[in-house]
Amino acid sequence: MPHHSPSPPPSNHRPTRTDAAARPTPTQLAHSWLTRYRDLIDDWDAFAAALARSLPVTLWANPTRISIAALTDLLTEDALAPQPIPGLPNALRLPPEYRVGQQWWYCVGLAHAQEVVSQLPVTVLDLQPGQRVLDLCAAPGGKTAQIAFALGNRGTVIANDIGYGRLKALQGNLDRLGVINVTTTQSDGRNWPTASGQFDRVLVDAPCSSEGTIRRNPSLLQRHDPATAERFGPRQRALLRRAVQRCRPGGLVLYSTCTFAPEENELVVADILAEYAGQLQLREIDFPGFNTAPGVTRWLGRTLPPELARCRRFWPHRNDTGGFFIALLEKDPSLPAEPEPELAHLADSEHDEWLDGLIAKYGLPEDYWSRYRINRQTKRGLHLLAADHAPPAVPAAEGRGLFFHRTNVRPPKPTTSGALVIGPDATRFRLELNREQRDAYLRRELFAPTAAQRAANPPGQAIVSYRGQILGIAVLHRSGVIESQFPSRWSGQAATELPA
Ligand SMILES: C[S@@+](CC[C@H](N)C(=O)[O-])C[C@H]1O[C@@H](n2cnc3c(N)ncnc32)[C@H](O)[C@@H]1O
Repeated sequence: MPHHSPSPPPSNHRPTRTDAAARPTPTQLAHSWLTRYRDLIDDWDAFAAALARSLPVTLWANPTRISIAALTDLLTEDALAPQPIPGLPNALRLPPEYRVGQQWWYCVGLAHAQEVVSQLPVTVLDLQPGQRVLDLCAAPGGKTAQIAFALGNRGTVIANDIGYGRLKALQGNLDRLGVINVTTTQSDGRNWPTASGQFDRVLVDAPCSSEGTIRRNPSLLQRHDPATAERFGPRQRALLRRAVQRCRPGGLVLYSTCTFAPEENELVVADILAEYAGQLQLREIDFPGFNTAPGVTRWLGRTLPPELARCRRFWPHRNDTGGFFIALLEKDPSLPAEPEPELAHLADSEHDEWLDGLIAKYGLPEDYWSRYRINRQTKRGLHLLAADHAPPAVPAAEGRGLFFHRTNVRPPKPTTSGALVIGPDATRFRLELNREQRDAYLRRELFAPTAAQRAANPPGQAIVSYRGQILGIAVLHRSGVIESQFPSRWSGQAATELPA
């Protein structure tokens, strides 16, 4: 039985961790370590004013679930005024302090919150279905999800991170969004194995001193020591070097950070370019709709090659964002390619009766499972993978695809992320909820069906929806109550609390 949660119904406006009183004043900024960047910043006053403002909330629509127009309508009905973002046609801007993680449409994966500048790297990766992509520092997975959807939720993406807890957060995001073409690995990207083969695209969204996130974390102003920037350099070089090695000839490596420090940006890129002289080229990149600055070519007495200006810097005041840095490297297409790697042997499910059972119960099309690969990774149940997902044998996977059907319970039941994927194709045992029922469902409370719902739905497990959007699984009991099976960790969760 679900517990009765004491939490209030989902509300729209709540204070965030970043309380306005903690925001830096222009005087504090003028006496802070940030002045080391004074010569790089075209308009210091505008820069200081931007850092003193809270950051707008931005999100993108899940292309497998909702159009941007429908998401805009939905938010507008919630009395918000979502604003389009020039240059990001699938994204919207919302007022600062808005807690998206607690909204019903967020909890069921219709959208993902991600800072504007964090959304940009993936837009210049020129992603096409069929490419093999490695995201070397992936958690909590905003960019992994963007990549996965840019590939049509098919094919092979490897999302790696060194942190186990952060990888769990990434998996939570991928589950909520319905991503099925990702294998996750937990490994030190500096030693990423050669035997994994070469990738068409490698993303290094590097661990960094995070100076550009100061609008979200104003305490950085006091806590941060600019010497940290020096300390990150060796790790960043090692990650970027590994990424270049694992990129196929003619492929692209994208290096990004959310920091201002040239020590973590242009200086890292310049050293790797020098190491691979003649084999790597910095690409010109363009972000239509955004006011960017060129990469720095002189810093603390060091002069860098002029092509470093092809890197792009995002200063907070220019586009009302956080700070960010992006460099795109192309590997010489005339270099010899490595042989194809050995692929992982995936133990496909031998338990087709469960799949037939789901077709029969929910009225799915007869050939429904042919579009997927069904894989048993644990005794608990079955995972859903893109039919053409083909990860390498090494490194060992932490997880693959989406845990969608729990078979170690009686009766077996789809997980919430499973219901969100198969629900739109279900023709039976579908229960459409009203607004009050929706809120009770997400709070995991017991609630009553309407007379019409009771008349139309036999008792048992059902896939529930609101306004046609799948919410998850519930049980309609003979006694006349509906029991929510919405997971507590999804209820009002804000997986986006981790830096994206
Ligand atoms: C800026 S965050 C990545 C954000 C992520 N790309 C996203 O869009 O959600 C950097 C990540 O690098 C990971 N990391 C740090 N050192 C690493 C290493 N040696 N190998 C792999 N990942 C590492 C951190 O755990 C952290 O999750």
